[in-house]
Amino acid sequence: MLIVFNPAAGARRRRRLFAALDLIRGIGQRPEVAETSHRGHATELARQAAEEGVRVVVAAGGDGTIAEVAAGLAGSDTALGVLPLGTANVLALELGIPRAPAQAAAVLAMGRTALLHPGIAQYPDGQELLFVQMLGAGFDAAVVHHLPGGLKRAIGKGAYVLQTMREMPRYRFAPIRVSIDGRVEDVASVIVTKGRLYAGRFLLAPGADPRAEGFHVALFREAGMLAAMRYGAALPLGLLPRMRGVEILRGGSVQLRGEAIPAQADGDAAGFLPSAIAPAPRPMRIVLP
Ligand SMILES: Nc1ncnc2c1ncn2[C@@H]1O[C@H](COP(=O)(O)OP(=O)(O)OP(=O)(O)O)[C@@H](O)[C@H]1O
Repeated sequence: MLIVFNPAAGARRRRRLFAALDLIRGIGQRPEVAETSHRGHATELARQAAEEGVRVVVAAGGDGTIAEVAAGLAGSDTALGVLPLGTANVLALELGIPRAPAQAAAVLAMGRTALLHPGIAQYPDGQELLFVQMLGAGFDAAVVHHLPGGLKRAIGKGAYVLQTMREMPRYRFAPIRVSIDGRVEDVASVIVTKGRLYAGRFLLAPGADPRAEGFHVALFREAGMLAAMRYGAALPLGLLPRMRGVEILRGGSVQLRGEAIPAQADGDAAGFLPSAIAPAPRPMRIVLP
């Protein structure tokens, strides 16, 4: 087992990593630990471990680190493990992976796996980006693009709330053209999701499951600050999927087009549209409770 640790959020994360390591070592396993030193590093480390035939590579970090490790493991037989040390940890919440380090470590030690079906976003320059949870374009991606890293480290999840407030009056809400298996929709924002949760434990797409094939596509038809405020208020109440102007469709391949529209994947900035989203060529294994 290799544990890929993102130290970016500081000492608290490291303590939680050590707590997990204590348990894993306590039952006689000797995992290696590799620390990431830059963005994308987790993918390189995971790819190398998969080539060497390592059985499980654990992403010790948040959803961004999980996506990077998953990208490195794609196409291999190495399973993805998760030690949730991030800010929101949406995938861990989604799949019932415990946040407490000792409990998460116990899950890893058990080694029970399930199939995970990631998505891949393709850009016109040939770049491909794998995501395990979601790809959003429009307002929520603008929030992610402009989120100051320091603010997130200082106040955690509150940074997203603050940045959302800042973004509301200035985001342009330029139209996005979404094609879902050929059906065309023009919307203000869109989230192509594998999972049912968003921004923590808030309901976005009832019935979605990263262990299932296909995507749920949440369309936000209404533009402007008032609509963004309504959607933002509905999210923590679990009412977002039922709001006026919100529609959730299912599909297997999704194309997103628009002028200078930002995108985010698994909570990290993911360039600008256009982007074509399809299932990863092969599902992968993930260690689950
Ligand atoms: N050493 C590093 N220095 C700076 N950034 C890093 C480093 N290692 C990894 N990163 C980047 O930090 C990003 C965010 O990390 P991660 O997802 O683990 O935490 P998070 O954003 O706090 O959690 P969540 O996504 O659950 O909110 C990753 O996508 C990764 O690219």
